[in-house]
Amino acid sequence: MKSISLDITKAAQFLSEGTVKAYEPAVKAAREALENGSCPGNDFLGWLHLPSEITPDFLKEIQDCAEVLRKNCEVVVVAGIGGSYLGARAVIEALSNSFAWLVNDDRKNPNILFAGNNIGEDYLAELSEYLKNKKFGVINISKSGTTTETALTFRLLKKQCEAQRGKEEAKKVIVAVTDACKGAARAAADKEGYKTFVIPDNVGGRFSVLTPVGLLPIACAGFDIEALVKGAADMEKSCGTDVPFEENPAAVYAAVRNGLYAKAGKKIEIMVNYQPKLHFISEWWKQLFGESEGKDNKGIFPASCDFTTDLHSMGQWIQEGERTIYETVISIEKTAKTMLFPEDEENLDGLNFLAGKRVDEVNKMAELGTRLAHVDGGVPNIRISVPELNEYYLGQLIYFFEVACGMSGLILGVNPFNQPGVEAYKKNMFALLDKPGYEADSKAIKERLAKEN
Ligand SMILES: O=P(O)(O)OC[C@H]1O[C@H](O)[C@H](O)[C@@H](O)[C@@H]1O
Repeated sequence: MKSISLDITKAAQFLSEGTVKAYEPAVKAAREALENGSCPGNDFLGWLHLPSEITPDFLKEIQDCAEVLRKNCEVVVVAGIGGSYLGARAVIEALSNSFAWLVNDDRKNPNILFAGNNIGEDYLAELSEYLKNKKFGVINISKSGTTTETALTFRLLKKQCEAQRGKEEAKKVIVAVTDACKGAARAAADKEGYKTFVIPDNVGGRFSVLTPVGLLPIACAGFDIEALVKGAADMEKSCGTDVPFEENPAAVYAAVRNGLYAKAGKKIEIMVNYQPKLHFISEWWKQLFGESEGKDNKGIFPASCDFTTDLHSMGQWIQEGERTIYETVISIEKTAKTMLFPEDEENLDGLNFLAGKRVDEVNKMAELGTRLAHVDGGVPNIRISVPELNEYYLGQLIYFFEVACGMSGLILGVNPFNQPGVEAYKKNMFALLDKPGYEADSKAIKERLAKEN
């Protein structure tokens, strides 16, 4: 089996010689701290050996549950936000036909929709309208079980599902993925008798895609979760404590990004793809690195672009704007389909020089040309090469980023496994909405607003 591979040559050239290698002791210490559980946030290390610890019986339980939903639903709505949605969406979109959702014929797989990740009234009203004549089910995903966006959406979906199917039938197609004992999602699931899966205490949301949080929706969409986990388990081996620095892709990635940040003033990492299906891989990656590293007034800002699309909007900034950025490109070596450019007698568009060539050849030349241009323009370039887009390599990619993120955050000197800053907006929102228990905050925020206006 092949493996994803990392090329940092076009990034290391922006650092003085030996800089990446000089991170070896720090990377080694970080990797060992993860292994021994001696790092900050050590109560959230359940993801580290998760791939190799997942049993076939557990995967079967997930697949069986997915089968019930697949048989009984035309649409499955996944309610979740942040780590409780991005991983599933990233994998499902990367593996799906881009236009499957438009196809009305006898579909093999239910349509997977995502909600509970915003508070858009129009979005929810339009979703409700769409679901009106559909046989739909719901996977309610929330580690805390109390996240407002998700809880609010779930209440709406539950009521609609019960109204359309009857309470007893609805129970068969509503599944909860949440904490073992606490939270509103757990309380509702226990009371109604929904099928549930537990999110382990020691796996934080953004590291949870290889738990039922990601695996159940991915299995519902018809994808091979066994292969996904196998890919992750193989990458777990490739990034183990016993692997030499240069051969451990996650160690090298963690080292080079810290080098670019600390020694070359590169404060922004742009995750780039050349396949629109990878858009949500970048979204998932942004949460993983953003919540893990952005604290104590430190951290690389994780951004993303979809190329070549965004070369026509962001390309100018990347080529000639402030030189505080570097790019990490996910490059898919082999496409799933083949499409050749046809010859045209009139050649009005002047494109006959491409006749007989694969579309992907043009894409690859765009990629190479962009890489050269951006490097010439002062943008370091890291390249992650993925043999092809399938479950196995996505599993590798996911684990590679997770373990690299853990190491990278520790090298930066932060606790990569908490997210205290996320509470600030929630506290204000609850105070403004007069949530019981927030009386003093409500009074204070209203007085402040009155003064400011
Ligand atoms: O799974 P939940 O508890 O609903 O949390 C969903 C998300 O929202 C929170 O505010 C956190 O910042 C995220 O790390 C988390 O993934």
